Amino acid sequence: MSGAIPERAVELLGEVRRRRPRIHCLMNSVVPKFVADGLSALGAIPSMTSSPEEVGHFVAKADALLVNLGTLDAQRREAIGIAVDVADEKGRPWALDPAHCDYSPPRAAFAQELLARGPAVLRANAAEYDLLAVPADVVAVRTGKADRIAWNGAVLHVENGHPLTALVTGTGCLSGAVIAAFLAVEADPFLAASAAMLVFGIAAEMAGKTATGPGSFEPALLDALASLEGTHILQFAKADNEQG
Ligand SMILES: Nc1ncnc2c1ncn2[C@@H]1O[C@H](COP(=O)(O)OP(=O)(O)O)[C@@H](O)[C@H]1O
Ligand SMILES: Cc1ncsc1CCOP(=O)(O)O
Ligand SMILES: [Mg+2]
Repeated sequence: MSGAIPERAVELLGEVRRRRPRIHCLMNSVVPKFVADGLSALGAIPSMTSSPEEVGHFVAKADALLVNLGTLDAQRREAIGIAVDVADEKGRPWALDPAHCDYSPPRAAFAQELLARGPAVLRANAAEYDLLAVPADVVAVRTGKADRIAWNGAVLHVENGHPLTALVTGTGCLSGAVIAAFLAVEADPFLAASAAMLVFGIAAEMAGKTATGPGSFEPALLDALASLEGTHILQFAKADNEQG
C-alpha cells in the first residue's frame, strides 16, 4: 500500500476546495455541462470557451487547462494551439485527453503532436493509450476498471471505482478535468494525478451505493464529488504501487 498518497489526496482535496482554482476546459461538444458541473461540485471553477479570440485571455488567468480532443473541429484545433501557447508562456499546467483518437488517424496524430508540447498529464482510456507514445516527462494515466498512473519509473494502481461509471458518457472527460483541478494546487504531477484518480474513484463508489442505474448514477456522482470527505478517502482508498 502506498501510504502517503491517500493522506496527500486528503490535503489536496482541501486545497482545491479552499483555493477554488479556475480550470479552463477545451471540451468536446457532448459533455461540457457535465464536466463543468463536476468541477463545480468538486470545489473548482470551470470556464469553457473555445473561441479563438478569447481563449488566450481565459487561459492566461486560469490555474490549469484541460485539452480534450472529442468532437474536434477546425476552430477547436486553432483554440487548442493558442491555449497551449499561452499555458506554456504563463507556466500553467495542462492535461491532455485524446478522446476517441483511436477512431481517427488525424486525431491520433494531433494528440501525438500535443504530447510533444509538454502537458503535465495524459489521461486516456486503454484503446487511446495504446496508440500513443507518451514522452518520459508526461505523467501517463490509463483509466479503466483500475486506473494506472505512471511517471519516472513510479507506477500506482487505483482500484477504486464503480462499474456504472463506464455507462455514463463523459465520466472519462470529467476525470481529466479533476486531474487538471489537482494540477492547479499541486506542482508534482504524479501526486496530483494520483490524488485526482483516488478522489474520482471513491466518489464513484459512493455514488454507486445509492444509484439504481446510469441515469441516477450521474447526479449521484456530482453529489458525491461535493460531499466526499477526507475520512472517506482514508477509509476507502485502494491504491497500490505496481510490483516490478
Ligand atoms: N469497469 C469499470 N469499473 C469501474 N470504473 C470504471 C470501469 N471502466 C471505466 N471506469 C472508470 O470510468 C472513468 C472513465 O474511464 P474510461 O471508460 O476508461 O474512459 P473513457 O470514458 O474516456 O472511455 C474512469 O474514472 C474509470 O476509472
Ligand atoms: C467523450 C465522448 N463520449 C461519447 S461521445 C464523446 C465525445 C467525442 O466524440 P467524437 O468521437 O465524435 O469526437
Ligand atoms: Mg468509457
